[in-house]
Amino acid sequence: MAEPPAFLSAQDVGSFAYLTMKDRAPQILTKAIDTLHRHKNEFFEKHGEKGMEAEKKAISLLSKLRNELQTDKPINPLVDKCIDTDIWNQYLEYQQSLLSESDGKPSWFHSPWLFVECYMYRRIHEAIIQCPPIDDFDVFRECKDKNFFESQESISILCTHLQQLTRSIEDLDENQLKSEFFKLLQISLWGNKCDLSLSGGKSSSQKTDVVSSLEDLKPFIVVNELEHLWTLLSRYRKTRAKASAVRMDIVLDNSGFELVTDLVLADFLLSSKLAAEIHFHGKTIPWFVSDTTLHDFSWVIEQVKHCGDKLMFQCGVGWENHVKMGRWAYHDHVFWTLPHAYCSMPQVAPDLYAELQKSCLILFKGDLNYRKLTGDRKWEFTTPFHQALEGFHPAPLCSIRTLKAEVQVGLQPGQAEQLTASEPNWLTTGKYGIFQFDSPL
Ligand SMILES: O=P(O)(O)OC[C@H]1O[C@](O)(CO)[C@@H](O)[C@@H]1O
Ligand SMILES: [Mn+2]
Repeated sequence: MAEPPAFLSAQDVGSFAYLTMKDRAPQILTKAIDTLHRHKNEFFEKHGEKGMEAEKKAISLLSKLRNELQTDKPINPLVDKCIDTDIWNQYLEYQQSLLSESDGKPSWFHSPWLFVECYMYRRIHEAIIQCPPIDDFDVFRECKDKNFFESQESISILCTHLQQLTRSIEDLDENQLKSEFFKLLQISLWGNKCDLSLSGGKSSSQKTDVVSSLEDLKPFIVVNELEHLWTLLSRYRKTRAKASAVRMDIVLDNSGFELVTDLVLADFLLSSKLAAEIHFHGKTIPWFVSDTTLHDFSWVIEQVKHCGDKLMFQCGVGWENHVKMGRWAYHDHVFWTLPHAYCSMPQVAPDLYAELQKSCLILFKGDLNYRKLTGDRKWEFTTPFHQALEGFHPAPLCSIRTLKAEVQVGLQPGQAEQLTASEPNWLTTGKYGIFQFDSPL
């Protein structure tokens, strides 16, 4: 077998990876520092002088981190004592081992982009947890909450759509059910436009009615393998005995509007009896600005319930019930916030891999998941998705992602060239999307 291609890296001047590390990453750190600063009074009210000192220390650690990044310093081992600290430091040693002696140490602009970008978020976490009593402060919470409130109108439209659909679900024939399923999947896809790390933490909420825009957005789906999902699920549905045992997993991405689109889809999967249980996978620590943590997951459900809108209230109550009754289960695992590509999961997190093997279908939401599925490598655009997964085949899976990084596989010959000709930045603006399916052979 030929060696897989090189990793994307900020070493490639002018690449999206380079621009992210040069411009967006420092901006995100500056914003985190500013957020801490603005909460100074709150820390004082809650914790007195100790809160103020902690704020100062956190700011100085984050400023130091920003300086290391901007001056391309070597990547330092983590100094905290969390369950993943050793794994991170071993990974850093592994990166070191890939370099020859004359290369020196792995540094911000001379290491795989996936590694250094993940490392930055892990270092933000390290900075905060070193600063009790404010060690549980999520520097990104404010942005996530803001995204939810600014998208409230769209969320209300979505909830209304879901409630109407649920009421008529028993009357839908096979084709109608399929068409509704595809609609909700597309809503969940376009919900992925709203992440906050691409915009450097600036507002990126959903303000238009995505339900009625779906037809107009269809030409922007560059890989559409939704038919495979339907074939798989309708097969389960027909073999009745199995239907009650259909488990689906959603590896979540962003909180706020995107999370609501995922919950709406998950609700439909149950009410349509396409699935009997949904397992969500979120992050254990604040991650890539807008990613969902357990707190965000519960918060969003609670907010939907208390928005003052009757149909949203019904959705919120229904979702709370799914959780209570175990039809929805939220899991988090430290693996999702490690820098490893998913092909390493069987070795690094065998328990998680075994868990995913129980699934009938795993949906991977978002761009970062795609980068980890494909190892964030410079694959040819026509490389088969199955090959780029490099052995990661726990169960049938589908990536649902808008394109925000220079990695894409499984395209038709000539397709990438055509896209480049019509829109040079098609890989990174989030305007295009994919549904890319893979099944174990
Ligand atoms: O929320 P998503 O869809 O995973 O996107 C996060 C994205 O952030 C970026 O890293 C930019 O910082 C993208 O390239 C990327 O993968
Ligand atoms: Mn994200």
